[in-house]
Amino acid sequence: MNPPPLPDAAALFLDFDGCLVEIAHRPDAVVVSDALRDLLARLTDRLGGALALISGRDVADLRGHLGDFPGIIAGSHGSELSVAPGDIRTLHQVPFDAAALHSRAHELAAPHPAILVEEKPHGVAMHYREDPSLQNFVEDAMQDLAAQNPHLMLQPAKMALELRPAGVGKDTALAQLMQMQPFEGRVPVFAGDDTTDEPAMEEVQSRGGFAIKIGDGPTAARHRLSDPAALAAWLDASLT
Ligand SMILES: O=P(O)(O)OC[C@H]1O[C@H](O[C@H]2O[C@H](CO)[C@@H](O)[C@H](O)[C@H]2O)[C@H](O)[C@@H](O)[C@@H]1O
Repeated sequence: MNPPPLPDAAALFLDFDGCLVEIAHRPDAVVVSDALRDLLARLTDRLGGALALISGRDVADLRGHLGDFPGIIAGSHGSELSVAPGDIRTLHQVPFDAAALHSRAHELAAPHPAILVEEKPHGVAMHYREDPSLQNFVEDAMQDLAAQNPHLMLQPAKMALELRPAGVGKDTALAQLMQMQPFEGRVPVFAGDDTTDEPAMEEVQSRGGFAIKIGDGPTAARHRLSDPAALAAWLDASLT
């Protein structure tokens, strides 16, 4: 079902990969158009600042792709929050040795150069998009890594598997934002495309708002749009 118009009093939460931008062959190859930057700026203005990106990417990575985006970002699947460029605070309580985690991930992936190990400050991802036949290998390797890191949880992603802190998520980041100005008291609306987005979809619907699934696949969301272009068109229409 297509979503209703964006309420004037919305608190808008948007996922990034596969939602605002098309999936690319590798994480650093995504394209952020000037039109998207402009759309985010106009939405931020219309909503009195009540727009946040909630991404599986870490904040520094995402800000690097977004140029001068001044708004709020919850990154690393709810593990970190940035209310302005240059400010990043950690939201999880998990003891973390990122260097050791990354090093072990590289060791495990070494037999297959087609696997891309993405080092993240609050986790690690193994991508097998370049060779989908490596899915089982990556799943086994990440299970091994998970067994060695009991405070972390496995997070499925598109052609990738991640390890990230347990106890936080996009839902907890969203709930925290809803206690802050200018989000508090507004109608929460969330759009996302992947399994990491599902808890946030349930969170907004339990708060009287609505969620939009981008693309195919099972979802708790009651609304769906086909792809990032359809989402951009719906958002743009809400500004007219
Ligand atoms: O929550 P998101 O903002 O959607 O981020 C989820 C993960 O997205 C990225 O990986 C995915 O997108 C890549 C670029 O399109 C693609 O190459 C990859 O196959 C996808 O899994 C990102 O690399 C991860 O860190 C994010 O957690």
